[in-house]
Amino acid sequence: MTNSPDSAQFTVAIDGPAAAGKGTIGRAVADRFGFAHLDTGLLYRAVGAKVAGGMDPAAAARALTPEDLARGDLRSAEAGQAASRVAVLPEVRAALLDFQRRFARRPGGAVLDGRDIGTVICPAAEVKLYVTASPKCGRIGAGRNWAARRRLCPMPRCWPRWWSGTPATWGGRTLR
Ligand SMILES: Nc1ncnc2c1ncn2[C@@H]1O[C@H](COP(=O)(O)OP(=O)(O)O)[C@@H](O)[C@H]1O
Ligand SMILES: Nc1ccn([C@@H]2O[C@H](COP(=O)(O)OP(=O)(O)O)[C@@H](O)[C@H]2O)c(=O)n1
Repeated sequence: MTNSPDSAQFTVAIDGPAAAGKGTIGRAVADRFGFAHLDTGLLYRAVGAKVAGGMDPAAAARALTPEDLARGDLRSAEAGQAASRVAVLPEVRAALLDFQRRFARRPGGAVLDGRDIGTVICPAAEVKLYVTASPKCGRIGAGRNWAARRRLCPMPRCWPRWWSGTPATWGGRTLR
């Protein structure tokens, strides 16, 4: 590691539950400081998509490239389900651990958001953030996916809003 601003290694680890705002904060921090940003959920989504296309999970994880993360279909509910299926496989997690650690130590600084980032992936990160949303804030996640909504907000009085498809609001403002 050198002191040159161009080659400095600086890792920001952001953890928290689904739809808590990790990616939003991660992108903002990366933009502000000129760091690279990695939404680690995309790695699992990309592997899941390749496995859905017939690849072996471990091979797909080992062969993952940054270009794979640019696929247009990774934000779909199907890709999310495929991601959850491959995320339980130890060999997939091991391969993606390497990918994430290489990304974290790239010159110029890096922000990673997801699960286990500050504990397992980047225990030596210079900055660690844990992001949560209060039950009231849980409404901001509405519109993303049903499971995330339920995990975010345990308040039964919010559920009819989600199930009825009522747009999420925050401070009187419609968010979606
Ligand atoms: N501070 C905030 N106030 C209002 N809405 C927010 C805030 N942070 C995030 N959101 C919204 O909440 C949703 C989930 O945010 P996202 O950053 O994708 O979460 P995560 O990366 O934790 O899954 C998005 O629709 C985003 O626009
Ligand atoms: N660091 C990570 C990120 C995602 N994942 C898995 O990948 C899935 C998709 O992650 P995501 O962040 O895109 O989606 P959400 O579940 O947060 O909405 C998660 O549901 C987890 O199963 C993981 O195991 N570890």
